[in-house]
Formats: sequence, structure tokens, C-alpha cells
Amino acid sequence: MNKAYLALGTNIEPRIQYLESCLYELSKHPDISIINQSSIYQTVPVGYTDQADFLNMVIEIKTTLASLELLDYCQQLERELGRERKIRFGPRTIDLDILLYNQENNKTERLIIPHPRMHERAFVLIPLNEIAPDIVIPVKEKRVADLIEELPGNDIKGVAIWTKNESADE
Ligand SMILES: Nc1ncnc2c1ncn2[C@@H]1O[C@H](COP(=O)(O)OP(=O)(O)OP(=O)(O)O)[C@@H](O)[C@H]1O
Ligand SMILES: Nc1nc2c(c(=O)[nH]1)N=C(CO)CN2
Repeated sequence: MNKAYLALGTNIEPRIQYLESCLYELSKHPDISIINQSSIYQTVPVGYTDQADFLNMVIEIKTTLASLELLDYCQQLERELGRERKIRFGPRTIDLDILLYNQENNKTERLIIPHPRMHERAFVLIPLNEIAPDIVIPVKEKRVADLIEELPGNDIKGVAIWTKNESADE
């Protein structure tokens, strides 16, 4: 059995429904069990900034799928949930990234583990810290909680816990 952490992101409405559908589809897969999930965070866009705020979260799964099979399923779900790739780092209905797969450090053409940008992303590290503060990120050889200390303060300020009640205003 393998343990993996996945990052979910969405910034096209209805954002909460995209997250919920994605979690449901993952949980329905016979070879995937969701073990733990972070809160949902509302985050300012990073990279390409002229777009709506994101909802981000991180989950821990157990799976018998190999890492490339897991990537295939993540990409299938992105397609099924209507993601169109237009702008790099641009708006998306759902983005599903594999952050960690066991303690692997693996680089192939299609898949890099750990995710190459995870250590610099507050929108990934802050939710991950909620469910796995002590996990050591291969390559960086640092704990999640320690990587957060290295983030710029402004990045951290751009991440706020989001509660479902806020959707009433949307
Ligand atoms: N750990 C990983 N998780 C998901 N995709 C990955 C990973 N490593 C490499 N990739 C590759 O990255 C490609 C681009 O992924 P995607 O379109 O989701 O990027 P993005 O969401 O725009 O940017 P980012 O990867 O920085 O979040 C995918 O086709 C996939 O093959
Ligand atoms: N806040 C936030 N910014 C982003 C995100 C994301 O999920 N959240 N995803 C990106 C490309 O993967 C680019 N920028």
C-alpha cells in the first residue's frame, strides 16, 4: 500500500462543488482511500495574478496505484471536471497535483515527485502542515513546518481559512 499527498485547487465557480466532486470521485475509486484532509483555504493567485482567488486544500490517500497510474487518474478527473488548459498557471475548474508519493524522489518526463514547486507555495504548505507537519520533503530534506518558516510573509498572508458559510455571499 502506498501513501500519497495530493493538492487540490480551483478558481472557477462553483469552486466548492468542484472540490466536493473531485473528493467524491477520488473516494469512489476502488484503489484509492482518502485517509485525511485539510481545511479548505482561500488563497490569492500566485504566478499569473490577474485571476480570481483559489480554494486550495491537501489530502492524504492510501492507494495500490503506481504513481503514474495515479497521475493518469488525476488527469482523467481534471478532464471530467471540465478543466481546459489555456493559460499556464491560469484559471482552472480543478487542478490535482501529486505532492508526495511515499518518500520517493523521482523525475520522469510526465511526473516529478516531490512536486517541484510545492516547497515554495504557501497555498500548498499551509494546508499540508495541518495534516502532516512532520513529514520530511525529499530533496529539500526539511519538514513541512520548517519550510513554512522560510516562506515570505506576504505569501502566508494571502492564505486564509475559508468556511462554507462564506459561500452565502458569493
Ligand atoms: N507531481 C506532479 N503532479 C501533477 N502533474 C505533474 C507532476 N509532475 C509533473 N507533472 C506534469 O505537469 C504537467 C502540467 O501539469 P498542470 O497542467 O497541472 O500544471 P499547472 O497546474 O499549470 O502548474 P503546476 O504544476 O505548477 O501546478 C502535467 O501534464 C504532468 O505531466
Ligand atoms: N493561490 C493559488 N495560486 C495558484 C494555484 C493555486 O492552486 N492556488 N495554482 C497554480 C498553478 O497550478 C498557479 N497559482
